[in-house]
Amino acid sequence: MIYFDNSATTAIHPEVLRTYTDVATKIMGNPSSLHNLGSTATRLLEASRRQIAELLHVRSEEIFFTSGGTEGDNWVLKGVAFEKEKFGKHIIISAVEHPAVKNTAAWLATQGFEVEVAPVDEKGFVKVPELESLIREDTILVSVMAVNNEVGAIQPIKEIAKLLEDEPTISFHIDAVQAIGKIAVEDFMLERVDFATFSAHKFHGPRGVGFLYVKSGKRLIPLLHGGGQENKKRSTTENLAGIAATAKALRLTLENFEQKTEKVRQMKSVIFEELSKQEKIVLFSENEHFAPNILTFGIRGVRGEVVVHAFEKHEIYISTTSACSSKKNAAAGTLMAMHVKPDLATSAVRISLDHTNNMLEVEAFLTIFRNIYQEMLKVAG
Ligand SMILES: Cc1ncc(COP(=O)(O)O)c(C=O)c1O
Repeated sequence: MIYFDNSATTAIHPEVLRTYTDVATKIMGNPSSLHNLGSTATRLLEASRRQIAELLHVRSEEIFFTSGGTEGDNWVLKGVAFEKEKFGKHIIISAVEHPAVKNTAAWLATQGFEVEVAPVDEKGFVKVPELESLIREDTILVSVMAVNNEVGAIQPIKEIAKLLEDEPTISFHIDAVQAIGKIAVEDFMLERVDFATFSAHKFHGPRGVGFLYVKSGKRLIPLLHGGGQENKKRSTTENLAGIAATAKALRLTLENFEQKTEKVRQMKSVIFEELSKQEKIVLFSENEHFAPNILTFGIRGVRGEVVVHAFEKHEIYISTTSACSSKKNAAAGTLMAMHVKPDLATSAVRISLDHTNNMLEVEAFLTIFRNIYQEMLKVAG
């Protein structure tokens, strides 16, 4: 099997799994309990939080555990909206956000908030001057992802942060789900960022666990009310095994970060080179300014799912741009926002690599690709 769908989810790292099972079986206390089993659980919970905070160069109190990227995005959008509605009801998101942001914003629009969408250029990068022109007196939140999940465009977070330096009342949220472990932490965890969303299963951690960075002093109405866990911001008994495993996964991911990303970059550029020689191939990702792991392309005249299934027959797993859109048979939202023509957009498939892949897999992929491409040319005419 060759697994090139690492932006959809990654395999849990064996050491991470070991941490998970160790904690789940040996640390039985609830962190809220008064007895010493509770204190042991609390110590592990706080050690995990501290480790994540250190790796991100932020403070422990700024990390809140969640159930993943979707919850983190929902929490920021709804939490900021209802926290700040007395000051304004205007929210700006980019045109290429994940449904966790896009659909939450759409729901907020049904609750009396006004959502405006900052467009992207033909490569998928947010147009900063256009975003700037949307800013108003009553804007309370700007939400832009750091790395796009469908084509891998690295968004101009630094420029947006700079722009927002003059707008201290606007909260700035980044969805960093596809950024962590792919681009340097310093490139997106900027001083001006108020909230950042993370999800463990994208970096070899367990599914259903994530964390949110909330800058000190920034207020967020809770989504979950109850027993007051997570500093009264997110009630429910903590998923301690998942949290400890997430901290381990993050440490392992950021270990030898440069070597790993270089390896991934080289694999991507070998595939890129080969694909760019083919007449009927359209490339939606590039090497510069794009995540090193994501390469999205299409074979003109051939629907993406046909290509995905053709590879699947050889036990090679890729996807139609995002796990969310693939089953709906819909063209990728990002490509539509880039004004790619619908028939071309529906041809798109995404390869998403990982440092656990290797050049032998790349070569095997390319051998199969050449055969599939020749077959598809006959279909496409
Ligand atoms: C950019 C982005 N944001 C949010 C999510 C949702 O994360 P989760 O699956 O942890 O809910 C994803 C997952 O695909 C994503 O790619």
